[in-house]
Amino acid sequence: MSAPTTVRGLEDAPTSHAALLSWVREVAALTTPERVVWCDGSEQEWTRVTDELVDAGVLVRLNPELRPNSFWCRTDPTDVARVEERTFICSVDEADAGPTNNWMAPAEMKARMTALYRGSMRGRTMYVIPFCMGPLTAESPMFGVEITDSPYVVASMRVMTRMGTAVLEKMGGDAAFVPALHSIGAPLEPGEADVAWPCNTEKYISHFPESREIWSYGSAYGGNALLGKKCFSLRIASTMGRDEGWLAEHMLILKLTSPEGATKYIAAAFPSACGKTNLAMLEPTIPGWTVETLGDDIAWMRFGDDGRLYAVNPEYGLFGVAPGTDWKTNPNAMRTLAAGNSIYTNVALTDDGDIWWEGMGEPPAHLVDWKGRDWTPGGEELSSHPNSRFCTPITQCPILAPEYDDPRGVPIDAILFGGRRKTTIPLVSEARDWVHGVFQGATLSSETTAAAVGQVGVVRRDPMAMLPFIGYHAGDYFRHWIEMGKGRAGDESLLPRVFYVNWFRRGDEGQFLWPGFGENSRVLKWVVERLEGRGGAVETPVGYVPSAADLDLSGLDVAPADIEAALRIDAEEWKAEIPQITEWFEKFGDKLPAVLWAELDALKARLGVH
Ligand SMILES: Nc1nc2c(ncn2[C@@H]2O[C@H](COP(=O)(O)OP(=O)(O)OP(=O)(O)O)[C@@H](O)[C@H]2O)c(=O)[nH]1
Ligand SMILES: O=C([O-])CC(=O)C(=O)O
Ligand SMILES: [Mn+2]
Repeated sequence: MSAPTTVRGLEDAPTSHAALLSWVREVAALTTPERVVWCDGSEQEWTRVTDELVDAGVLVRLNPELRPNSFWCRTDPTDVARVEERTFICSVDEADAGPTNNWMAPAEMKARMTALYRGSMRGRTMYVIPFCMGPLTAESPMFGVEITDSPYVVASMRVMTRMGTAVLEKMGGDAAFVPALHSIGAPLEPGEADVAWPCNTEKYISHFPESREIWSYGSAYGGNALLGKKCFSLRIASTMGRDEGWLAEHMLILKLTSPEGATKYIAAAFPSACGKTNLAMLEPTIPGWTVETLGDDIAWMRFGDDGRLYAVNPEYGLFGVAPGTDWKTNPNAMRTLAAGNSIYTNVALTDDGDIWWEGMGEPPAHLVDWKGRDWTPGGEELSSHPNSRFCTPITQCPILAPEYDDPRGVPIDAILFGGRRKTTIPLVSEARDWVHGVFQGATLSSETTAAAVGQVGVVRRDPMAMLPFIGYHAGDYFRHWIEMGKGRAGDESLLPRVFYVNWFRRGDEGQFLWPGFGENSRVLKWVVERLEGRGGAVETPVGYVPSAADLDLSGLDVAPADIEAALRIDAEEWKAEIPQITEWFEKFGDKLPAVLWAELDALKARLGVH
């Protein structure tokens, strides 16, 4: 295909990368934008794009004294979360997508989406965003290029990724990259007025794992549109990890230092809106302990030459759940945001040009809500969408660990799996060994949240918190985890130890039994004590669980009965899980590693179930 010469910006591309140039020309010819802009990632570009978005009414500039260089954004009320029903893994062979993904044949998906992309950028600017997931100084930097017709995506990608000229230069003339095509699917006819949040009711979030391509259409929201995040760093990267012997996981990474100065690195996988950002930025309530942040959502983990598993955060920003974020729950997020340079999507606007959301103390007397309407306290409706988000540079985090930019990553001592369960799952348990840890991860369950479109509060299995993000057959993914445990050095003692946590267990009155947030440092302390061979625990059918006496509860104002209830293993509740786990495992047929069936049998035996 040759590009129409009328497309401005196509002839003076700032790269000689032939494959990139021909892809950009091909997309321009298909989508017929008014002009093409190559993003350089500069401050001036941010200012130009955000100014344009303010002029267009997409962004509102917040009060610079309160929120410097920061913006309020409202989306279309139908475009507020990831769309799992419209997310596809288009592997060549249907069996490779497995029972947990939607599948369509690549040729059929490409034919459908090509028809949708034809002319889809008419009247708009097509932006080319060269980006790199993880440090640019990596031995093999993980390049991507997103083409998008959404300036909101451009501004957000500048926060969330390392992007622009430095990336393009590093790519040189022939580096491999993941092409990530995004269109909101809202062409503008000459003279037609734009709406504040153009998108399309028809949406596709498609992944082509063999050719490592991403095609997204119809949504401009979060994980549907910022294609470096879930699409590249989890779905495509998980298939790369399967092929190359590493792991791409939905995990935060934190550094924990004891009063004695001993340092541990912990990675934790919780489903969307289940506490990763909060744990990653935790302010310990126990004296002398410190937490530093490395990442809040994604970890890429590979073995080092010493046989240990090293984790890198591929992202450069935080795309965090707004509601519930407050000086009391997550002061470090509040400090990060106070530094400015942030975009707030679907929260409420105060009369003095600040933002507000549920959980941020007392509401002001008047707000403009996320739908643009006047809002006063006491009504039925929330001021902010439950999946409203802040998008802010990770470099502004006051407790950012200096190692976050180290391409080698940090050696992981412990992996936590966690979910949001009202019952059954204790505050914390330790796996008996790696395979048991993989079993805990593979059977992880959680109540659904507003982070994805659909019903909220339904318990579903969410293996390793990756259910919507595994880019291939989940049975093969479990096998890959088991294989990884064999380690490079063949020494299990080098592997991270595995723990399973639940901050969300409820009491009879529906109250959270455990206070959570900064108090979770007490659980982390116990984890460290276990790693060091000191912490006490009771061996239960589901793993090693601390008794209340094994946890440091000094100064904690919680009824002892609630602590007991948070730690309790109720055999009847666990017996009720067995048929659900069995049904879950049966989905994977002979792809389910036999050792996981053996783990289930062992659990049944320990529970006395036959
Ligand atoms: N009760 C309780 N709520 C918590 C805790 N940690 C986080 N939350 C709440 O859970 C919600 C989601 O927390 P986040 O830390 O943003 O979750 P996340 O896993 O980073 O979510 P994604 O960004 O969607 O992946 C917020 O409303 C938090 O206030 C906790 O320890 N206890
Ligand atoms: O991807 C998104 O839209 C936001 C996010 O982090 C998640 O849902 O886990
Ligand atoms: Mn998060």
